[in-house]
Amino acid sequence: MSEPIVSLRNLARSFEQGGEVIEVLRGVDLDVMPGEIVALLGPSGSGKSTMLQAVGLLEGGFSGTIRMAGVDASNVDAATRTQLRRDHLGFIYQFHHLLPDFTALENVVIPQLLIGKPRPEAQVRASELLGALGLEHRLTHRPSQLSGGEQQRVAVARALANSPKLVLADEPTGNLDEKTSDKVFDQFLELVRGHGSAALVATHNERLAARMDRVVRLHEGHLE
Ligand SMILES: Nc1ncnc2c1ncn2[C@@H]1O[C@H](COP(=O)(O)OP(=O)(O)OP(=O)(O)O)[C@@H](O)[C@H]1O
Repeated sequence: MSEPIVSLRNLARSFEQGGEVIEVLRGVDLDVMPGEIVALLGPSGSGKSTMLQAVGLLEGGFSGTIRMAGVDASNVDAATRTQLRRDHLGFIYQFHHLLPDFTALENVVIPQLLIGKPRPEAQVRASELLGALGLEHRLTHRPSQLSGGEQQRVAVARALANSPKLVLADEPTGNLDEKTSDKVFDQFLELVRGHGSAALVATHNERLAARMDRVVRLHEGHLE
């Protein structure tokens, strides 16, 4: 049996606000296996985004352990965290976070240049990904010239550009209407499965969750 792409043990996080301590995560255990697509369900405020931030190695302040592709990522320096993120992770947020002054194509090219891929190769890859998402006619558009669904598709292409082992998605279609959300989500699942990437997808949406390989639920700081 292969090892998990990410493994969480006793992950905990609390925040202090106005003298009060809120324990958001109280000892979360989770293994995500290579290629597995896991839905992270939970009501608003249950800690889904907090958990994704931990797995994304974006924030400190957590206790417990996070192993990524066999490496203990819990207490590493910022440079190692950045390296682990670049080597293994792709991110998709509810709002696309695309670079506003760059075209759709460039938004997918840039993350590849950051890991040292030659530009011509990066451009071919970006065109292929955007083409697979039905955006071949939108390559030179800037984000403000795209619809919400198109913007999220560019964000999907960007997240997959470096063929991450794990895609972290926080309500990836949460700002779209139901029909567009279903369509973009289908394309997202197809591409992630086609790449053999694993994914951890935070959502409120039971219908979308049912389309994934496994559903875990955050409840009172624990996973059910
Ligand atoms: N930086 C912070 N400082 C204080 N409290 C925080 C901070 N970040 C998150 N919280 C609190 O932690 C709890 C969990 O927030 P989180 O955003 O992880 O929930 P969520 O499940 O992703 O919610 P939603 O579905 O609404 O996005 C909330 O009560 C929130 O107010």
